Amino acid sequence: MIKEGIIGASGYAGCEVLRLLLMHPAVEVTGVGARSFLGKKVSDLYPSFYNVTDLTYTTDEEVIAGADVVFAGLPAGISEKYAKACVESGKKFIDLGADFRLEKEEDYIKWYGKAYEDKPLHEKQVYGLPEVHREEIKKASIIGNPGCYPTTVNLGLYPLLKHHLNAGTKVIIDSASGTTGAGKKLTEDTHFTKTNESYHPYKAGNHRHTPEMEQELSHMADEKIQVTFVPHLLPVNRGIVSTIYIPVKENLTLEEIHHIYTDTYKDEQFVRVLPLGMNADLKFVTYTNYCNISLHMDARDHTLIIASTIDNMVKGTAGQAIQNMNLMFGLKENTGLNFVGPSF
Ligand SMILES: NC(=O)C1=CN([C@@H]2O[C@H](COP(=O)(O)OP(=O)(O)OC[C@H]3O[C@@H](n4cnc5c(N)ncnc54)[C@H](OP(=O)(O)O)[C@@H]3O)[C@@H](O)[C@H]2O)C=CC1
Ligand SMILES: CC(=O)N[C@@H](CCC(=O)OP(=O)(O)O)C(=O)O
Repeated sequence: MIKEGIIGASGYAGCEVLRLLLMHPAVEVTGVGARSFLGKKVSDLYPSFYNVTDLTYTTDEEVIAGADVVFAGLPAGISEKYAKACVESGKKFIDLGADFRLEKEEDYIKWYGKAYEDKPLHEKQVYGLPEVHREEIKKASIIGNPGCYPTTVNLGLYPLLKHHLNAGTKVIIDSASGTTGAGKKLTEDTHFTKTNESYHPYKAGNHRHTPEMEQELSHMADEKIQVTFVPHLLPVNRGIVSTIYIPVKENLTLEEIHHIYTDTYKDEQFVRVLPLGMNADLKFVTYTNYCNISLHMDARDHTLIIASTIDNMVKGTAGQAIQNMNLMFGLKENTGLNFVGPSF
């Protein structure tokens, strides 16, 4: 059994990793770390774990000492020292946050307000989107698990950009996320009375996931792709819908593009390109590791419209992290993730 440790395990992302790992047949969770709940059982904080596990929160250092692989559900800016401790003792490190996603330090400084403290450590980082970086992930010691919004956008555009079907380098993206995306801390914006029966954009054109999308999309396209990204807060617990608008070459029909998408993802269990005429809908991906994609066209000016949906806590965080862990340890990629969600 692979020994799994989770730090930041009192937060939503860490808690979701625990929920999924407890159903994984090839691993044992050996430790859960927290800052504010030392000595408390996970089930004291999250009663869904009553009579399921007796795991008790300990320090992050104790968790790392007992594990072969560590998942970190920490706020941005503090993961480096934990990654270093893991790498120096031959352990694998999967960061659910943003500290190992950006290749250019200048982007990290601009969007996260801080320089890298340990630059050589970042030479080891691999961007953990398995459908695009599978072979590098298998050999990696540090994974920067993708952000939830970029997961929808990068999977939604990959077939198009890889085959150079775009007729421009500008992409417009509207996304909507459930409130678990903001973590468990209470904020004015995620207060029930503010979100319930409402819907609003935030950080329009100025969200920190923008450089992560541009980095990966530009690699796929072999040219600089520029993104205008507007996230919105949706009054549901889980799920992201991203609607992506991009002009495509005039000689292409929607049917041809659909064929290229289904062909690109034909061997990918977790990306489902829906039949033409269907709309990607949150309902059919929540509580699963699937990304559903539907394709539409405004034929008047050849604008392709891509709708890409995931559960932000599963394919957008914990499920994707476990998919990466499976690859890193030579397990079948879908181990522990082979489930569908509720249908209604
Ligand atoms: N929620 C989501 O959909 C997604 C989240 N992520 C990323 O995962 C990470 C965790 O997010 P999420 O679980 O939502 O956040 P939460 O706010 O729910 O949890 C944060 C966790 O980090 C711990 N923590 C906070 N500050 C420190 C500190 N200074 N030192 C050590 N531990 C600390 C907290 O411990 P304690 O509570 O004990 O104080 C808690 O366990 C973030 O980087 C987030 O951006 C990534 C993709 C999606
Ligand atoms: C609804 C909501 O607030 N979502 C979060 C999602 C970001 C997130 O989790 O991002 P990282 O993993 O990159 O830190 C946000 O917009 O900040």
